[in-house]
Amino acid sequence: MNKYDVVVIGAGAGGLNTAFEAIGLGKKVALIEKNAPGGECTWSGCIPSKALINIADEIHTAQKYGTVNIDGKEILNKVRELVHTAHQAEAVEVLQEVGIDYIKGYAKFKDTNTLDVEGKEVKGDKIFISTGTSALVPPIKGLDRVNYLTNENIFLLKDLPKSMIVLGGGPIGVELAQAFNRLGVSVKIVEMAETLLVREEKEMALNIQKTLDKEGIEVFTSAKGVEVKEEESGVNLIIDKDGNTSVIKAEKILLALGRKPNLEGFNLEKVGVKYNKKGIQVDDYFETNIPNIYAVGDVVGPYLFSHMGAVQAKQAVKNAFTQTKETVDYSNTSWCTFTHPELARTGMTEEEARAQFGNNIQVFTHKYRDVDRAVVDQKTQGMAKVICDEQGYILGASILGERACEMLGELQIVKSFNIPFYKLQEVIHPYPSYSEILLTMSNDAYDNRK
Ligand SMILES: Cc1cc2nc3c(=O)[nH]c(=O)nc-3n(C[C@H](O)[C@H](O)[C@H](O)COP(=O)(O)OP(=O)(O)OC[C@H]3O[C@@H](n4cnc5c(N)ncnc54)[C@H](O)[C@@H]3O)c2cc1C
Ligand SMILES: NC(=O)c1ccc[n+]([C@@H]2O[C@H](COP(=O)([O-])OP(=O)(O)OC[C@H]3O[C@@H](n4cnc5c(N)ncnc54)[C@H](O)[C@@H]3O)[C@@H](O)[C@H]2O)c1
Repeated sequence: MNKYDVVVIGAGAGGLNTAFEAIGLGKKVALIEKNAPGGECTWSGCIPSKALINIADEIHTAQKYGTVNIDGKEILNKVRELVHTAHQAEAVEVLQEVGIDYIKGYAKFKDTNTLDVEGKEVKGDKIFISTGTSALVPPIKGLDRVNYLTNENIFLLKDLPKSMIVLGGGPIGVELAQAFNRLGVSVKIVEMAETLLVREEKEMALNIQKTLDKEGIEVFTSAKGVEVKEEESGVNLIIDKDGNTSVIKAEKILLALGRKPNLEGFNLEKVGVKYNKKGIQVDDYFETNIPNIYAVGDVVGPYLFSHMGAVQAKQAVKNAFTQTKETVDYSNTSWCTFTHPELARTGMTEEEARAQFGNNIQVFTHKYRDVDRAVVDQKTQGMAKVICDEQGYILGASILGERACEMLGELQIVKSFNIPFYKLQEVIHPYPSYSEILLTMSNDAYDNRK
């Protein structure tokens, strides 16, 4: 029998970071994973999607200057090659080198300190669950008889389809719809909410929607996919828009309808770990209702991002083994949707800030078209918005445009360390750079300070 200080279930972003943190504290660690290490991010999420998006962007730019021959097979092979390259950083040998015992297999609880991994017993003083999520497949009529795509099989395609319906206009749907369309796939996107990317600043989500429309994607909003049928020629989706139904067709359909936590099959009930349909319930320090069983990452939520899994893992391990009792400040959560233009976000939207603070907020905006760097780069689409409280501290910010994701980092420092936004204008920024956008808004905040 193998006995460890820490046993981790799942080697995705949450589990890997948990294992590395615990090794850093000198603990004896086992990491159990049914597949290769890396989880969704490496194999069917961030990495393949960003690889595809970047290739699609390069092709889109090149097409401004001439005709480009698109070889779907080669592009998809390249994406898989890049996935394997990224995977090297978390390969089994790398884990073993730092002292993590990697155990390949499916883990099931036997009791609160013991797991069964396909017949082998593994014991841990503390157990960390990080089993992630799977694509949500709702009970849409006919779906069970259709060969649909999800993030789990789309990157395994041998060639690009001619056409594709993307059902769901959240980040997965929108990022992949744009990338596939830029690679020559004729894409239709169906979203039941009023806009795509419904959680984002409305004007920015609409700006992206307009871009997709201009690039040739048929966007159906306030339209619910209600029935699917597969024929020899492809898939028919029946959509319901304001009570009127119509049919749209394509060779393939991609489901991007949200996620479902992986809670079943490993005896959570047997050991009494509490969960609900959103995921495993933990306290502020990531401990479940069962002492010494912790959970982190997507299976906990509330934000399903690789970087959030990493942040939670760090806190959970520190809380479990040191006197520290720290929790994650979710008001500083940031993310980026990798459309073109990119949409980066931290904290509240203007609407959320107004709902909480009424008119006692300050809103600063600046357009990319008024920035020299954007003008010379011909990247003038987009804007940034920073929302501050009355004292000038950032409540939230969104940036839509070139390099938005990298620029958000600067605002994240100011926000996370509680520095008033107007202080940023004291920092020397190089010219010509996109960060002039932040500098200009900070100057406005300085003029507006109380
Ligand atoms: C298309 C797409 C694009 C995305 N893009 C981004 C992005 O750009 N940026 C970002 O931050 N996030 C992105 N995400 C989200 C990101 O992938 C997830 O937040 C992240 O991978 C979650 O990590 P995790 O460790 O919680 O779960 P997972 O990565 O899902 O890992 C869970 C692991 O547990 C294993 N497992 C489950 N049950 C058991 C068991 N009983 N025994 C053994 N092993 C088990 C699974 O095999 C899996 O490897 C994207 C997601 C998708 C689908
Ligand atoms: N760049 C990134 O960081 C990134 C990229 C992709 C995914 N992710 C993570 O993955 C998570 C899941 O993304 P997602 O896009 O699958 O989920 P989501 O929940 O954000 O979006 C799903 C969308 O599908 C719509 N929908 C549901 N049923 C429908 C129906 N029958 N017809 C039409 N529309 C319907 C919903 O209204 C919703 O807008 C995200 O919350 C995010 O955390 C992150």
